[in-house]
Amino acid sequence: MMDNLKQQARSFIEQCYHELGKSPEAIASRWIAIEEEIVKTGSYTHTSEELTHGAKMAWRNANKCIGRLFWDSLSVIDARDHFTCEQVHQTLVEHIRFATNDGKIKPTITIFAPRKEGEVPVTLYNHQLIRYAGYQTEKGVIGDPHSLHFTAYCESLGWKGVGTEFDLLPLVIATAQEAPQWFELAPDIVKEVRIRHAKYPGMKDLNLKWYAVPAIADMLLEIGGIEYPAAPFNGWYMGTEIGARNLADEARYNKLAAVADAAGIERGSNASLWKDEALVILNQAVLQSFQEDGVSIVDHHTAAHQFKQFQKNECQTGRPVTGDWTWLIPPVSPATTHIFHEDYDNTIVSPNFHYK
Ligand code: HEM
Ligand SMILES: N/C(=N/c1cccc(CO[C@@H]2CCNC2)c1)c1cccs1
Repeated sequence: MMDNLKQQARSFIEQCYHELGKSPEAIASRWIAIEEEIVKTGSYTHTSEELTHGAKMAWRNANKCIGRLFWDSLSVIDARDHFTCEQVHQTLVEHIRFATNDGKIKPTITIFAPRKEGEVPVTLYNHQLIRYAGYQTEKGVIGDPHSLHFTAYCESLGWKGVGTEFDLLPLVIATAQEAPQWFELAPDIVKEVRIRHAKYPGMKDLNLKWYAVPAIADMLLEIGGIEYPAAPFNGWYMGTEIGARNLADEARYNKLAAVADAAGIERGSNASLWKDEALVILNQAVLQSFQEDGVSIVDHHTAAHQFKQFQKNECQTGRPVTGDWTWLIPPVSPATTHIFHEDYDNTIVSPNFHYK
């Protein structure tokens, strides 16, 4: 066990310090200090520099991520000394404000204290920092069906939603000393975009909207053998995530028929490809609406071009690119991107993000 941590720590420090242009002497003396700390305490503590670069490396190694070109520009917030629910709540609100940046979204990660001797200092129960509730009613589901379970859990803690299709879920936080507590997100810190289409005025009457900042809160960040179970991270959306999945899937908001009707598209036969027409219209609407409101978003063609540039950069730097083809291809027109026509090595390298 100890030796495994030593090996993970050693290979991390070697690669991290090499990338940061540090001297062999610096690497050697840092390694001696780490080895001593592991022998004495069974673990070791990252410097701010190691934490920052390690988090960037984890993004660079995220096989399912098409957005990795910008890995080195990640903003890293070190919150390893925040241990109460109230402190964590304030830090998460600050993360959302900083990352939203009035629409010019900054990819950001906040890193809370690592697991130590099996104890978890901070636990976040949300899948994403910002997400809509889902309610089971006799007339079917209202809101996001993906949130049914978590919404019920929030209600069991005493939270009460209004009952609209787009109720913001509360933050649910627990610490080693405190049981789970819920915190309502003030509506003014959550930027949202109303979905409309320049060519189809009927679209706005569907009253569709989506939040600006996707922020994953339920993954574990591993760096050099140290596990950070609470490390919420955000980027900006690729339009298809909202237009081809969140609002389109039958098991999500299931809006394609409504979009087709609003756009005056006959829903006669499958062969009319009415679903495909509605899908393109909805994805155009998402991109137009975000862009008009000055909120960062990327279309899947541009995202694929950026990923191609990422592959070139990594090749230039002599680092192998790993990737998960099944996730890297976009859900709309995948074969129009280079990704579809390439193979990717899905090896998991460290540092990285993991499901818990
Ligand atoms: C900056 C803009 C970014 C874009 C456009 C982007 C795009 C995406 C997309 C489209 C996915 C697939 C999601 C899905 O199909 O549900 C994804 C997955 C992922 N991204 Fe990125 N990403 C960005 C930034 C980031 C950042 C900042 C991080 C972490 C620091 C990150 C880490 C990941 C990880 C770990 C996954 C896989 C999630 C899972 O396994 O469920 N991405 N990204
Ligand atoms: N644009 C994004 N999209 C996602 C990135 C990672 C995960 C997800 C959501 O994944 C869910 C679990 C599997 N599909 C939906 C979405 C980002 C979120 C945080 C940083 S960038």
